[in-house]
Amino acid sequence: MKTFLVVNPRSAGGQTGKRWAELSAQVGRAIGEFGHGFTEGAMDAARIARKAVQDGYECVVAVGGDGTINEVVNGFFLEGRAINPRAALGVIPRGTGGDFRRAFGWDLELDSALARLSSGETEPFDVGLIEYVNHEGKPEQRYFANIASFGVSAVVAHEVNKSSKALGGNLSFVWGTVKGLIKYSAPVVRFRADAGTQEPVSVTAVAVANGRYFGSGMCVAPGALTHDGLFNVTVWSGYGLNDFIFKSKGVYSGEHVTWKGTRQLQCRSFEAESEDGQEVLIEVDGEVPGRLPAKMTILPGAIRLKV
Ligand SMILES: Nc1ncnc2c1ncn2[C@@H]1O[C@H](COP(=O)(O)OP(=O)(O)OP(=O)(O)O)[C@@H](O)[C@H]1O
Repeated sequence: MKTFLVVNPRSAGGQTGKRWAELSAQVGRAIGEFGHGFTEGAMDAARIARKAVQDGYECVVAVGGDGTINEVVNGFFLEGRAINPRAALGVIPRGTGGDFRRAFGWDLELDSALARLSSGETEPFDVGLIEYVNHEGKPEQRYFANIASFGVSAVVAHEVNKSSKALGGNLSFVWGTVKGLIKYSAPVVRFRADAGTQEPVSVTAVAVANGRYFGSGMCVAPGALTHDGLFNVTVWSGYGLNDFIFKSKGVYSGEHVTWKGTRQLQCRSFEAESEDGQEVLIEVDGEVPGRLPAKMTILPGAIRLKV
């Protein structure tokens, strides 16, 4: 498989760039010749990945964290369709959050990633598309690999992204969650799954999930599969700071699905808008690109994934 690596040199605290000579030699020994490009800033990974797919690379590998994976997935698409539906996404995880890789049980070891890249095995991979309103009030869309969410999760992601992540992935999210919950006032959101009826719900957070984890290890959608053609939606209502402090273990383990304030559903499309006029931020694979109203649509098996 002709392989191209999209490398975020700043990932893993800058170690990816600093240790590139060593890393690339190891990659070469495992998979033979490969192309590569370094990212320089926001959405650069999407541009580089898109060019690689257009140039006929059959496997494009994100070398970085969840943000890089998201951008690379965006690069597989042009004008609303996959450039090459047989092209495969590969991942060499180097991030701080690591929520994408957790759904597959992948660790941070380079050897494990190289074993996947050299195996030749791929599986269908569903991609999410979210249409939303950006911070300038303009309609925008973006593909996502893992989870799009709104409510307190987006407030937390916003807090975490503002911080330097100096506390480390997990602690940054715990601290961001505490700060987010203190200032959060639950909006009433009207949502519709597929062609169902619209319902107003008071929202702590809603996760529209392809993968299972967000917030640096919270198992928000334990039943989600990236190849079943469906979103698993988790709706959290009525939770506050006390719940997070006293019951947080259940959020990380997935046990929260049995709690009174958690509701789960499956669908192919999901629409939501603020009912009470509050601004409701959205989070897409860890970034906070805008706010509701939003519509998420699953694109079943739109590309392939190296496993
Ligand atoms: N050369 C660069 N210099 C600075 N920032 C960069 C560069 N290349 C990419 N970026 C930024 O890095 C972000 C992606 O980071 P990435 O996801 O790889 O690592 P992370 O944030 O440590 O991991 P995670 O998202 O898993 O927490 C993107 O928002 C992108 O704008």
